[in-house]
Amino acid sequence: MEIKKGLEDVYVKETEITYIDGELGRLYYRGYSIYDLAEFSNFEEVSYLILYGKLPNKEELSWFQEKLREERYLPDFIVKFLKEVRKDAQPMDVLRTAVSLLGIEDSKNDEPLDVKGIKLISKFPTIVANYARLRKGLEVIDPDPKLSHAENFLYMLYGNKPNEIKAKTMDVALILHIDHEMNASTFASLVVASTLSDIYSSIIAGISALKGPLHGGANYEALKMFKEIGSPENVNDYILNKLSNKQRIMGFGHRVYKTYDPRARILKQYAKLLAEKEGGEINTLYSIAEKVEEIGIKYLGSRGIYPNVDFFSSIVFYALGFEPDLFPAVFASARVVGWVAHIIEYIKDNKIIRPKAYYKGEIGKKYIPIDSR
Ligand SMILES: CC(=O)SCCNC(=O)CCNC(=O)[C@H](O)C(C)(C)COP(=O)(O)OP(=O)(O)OC[C@H]1O[C@@H](n2cnc3c(N)ncnc32)[C@H](O)[C@@H]1OP(=O)(O)O
Ligand SMILES: O=C([O-])CC(=O)C(=O)O
Repeated sequence: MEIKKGLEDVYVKETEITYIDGELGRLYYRGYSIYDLAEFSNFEEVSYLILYGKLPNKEELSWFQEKLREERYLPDFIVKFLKEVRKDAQPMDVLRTAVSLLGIEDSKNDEPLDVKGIKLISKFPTIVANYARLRKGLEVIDPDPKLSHAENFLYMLYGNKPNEIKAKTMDVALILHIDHEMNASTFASLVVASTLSDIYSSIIAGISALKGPLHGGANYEALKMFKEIGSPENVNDYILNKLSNKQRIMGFGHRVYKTYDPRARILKQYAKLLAEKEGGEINTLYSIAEKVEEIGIKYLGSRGIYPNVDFFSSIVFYALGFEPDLFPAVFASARVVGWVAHIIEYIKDNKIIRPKAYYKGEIGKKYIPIDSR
């Protein structure tokens, strides 16, 4: 009996959403190279592309932008929850619970999945930014309908419109996190969707899986590691020590990429740009990250272990003003697009996901009453 541990290399569905070439380090959304989308497009357009399968024309894009803008607001009971929940909660737990509350409120609503999806895509940043402020005792900032999705996310976080570089960096970072084929969180959301449960429950499964440090939680771990290292001179000893103790370098390694993750290449450029502009701590952390990249590739590259998306996104998110424990929730705010698109694609030709477990225990044991055991 061959068991594919971790379902490695097992195909669970056909898709027209995302293609990854893990040997050459290439990534395509609906056939378009991630490099072109990051350079020329924007979050709204790429989200439309992922959800509806084609680049929007002007009318379609303005309809989509308008829908997203309208849905940015949170119902009062969610804001109340964000105010009352403990201030030291993990942001991913807060996001998961807020989505659950939204699901209860929406449970009688039979709108199509894409419409419900748009609501979620739009509300995720508001939940994250509101909690980020409320836990510090600050007032929430209402969304600004004049701003793009990426600009508005940063605006709700710190109260002023981000400059052009930060706005573009945020936009690119969101695009790069939108989808990644059959990753653990997307699969988790499909398992739930395949039972014909509701979209909120499916998305909560995605959030729950993304939270883990082997998946979307690795960006937070990577930044903690850079801080712990403290200075580029300490990198070599730190990495050698980790590897000799069989510990992992967070932000390195990937199930599909056996070479450099293309998203890490793009994010590195933005991390460098922000480090140069911001200086200080960001610059130090960037120098440490560059050194970890060099030493990590020296020891792990021959085994196909390279920086992944979470490596430089950690510096980018930090430079954009997010506290480290918020990073996975920022990631989720983009990945929700992919979850929704995969759910819609899967449900069209649904089959409940129910693999098997190979039984290794004994059978036919004689039941012994408790007094005789
Ligand atoms: C958005 C994302 O989810 S991207 C991934 C984010 N996760 C991380 O950055 C966490 C660190 N990386 C990892 O743990 C892994 O590379 C994963 C989880 C991403 C992929 O895991 P898998 O494909 O199952 O590979 P697996 O865990 O079997 O590792 C294969 C070998 O490479 C080693 N390895 C993998 N990643 C690393 C790493 N980051 N540092 C050191 N060694 C590593 C493993 O120890 C293992 O060695 P062994 O064969 O001697 O036991
Ligand atoms: O694809 C994966 O296994 C992990 C993931 O979500 C990503 O890299 O964005």
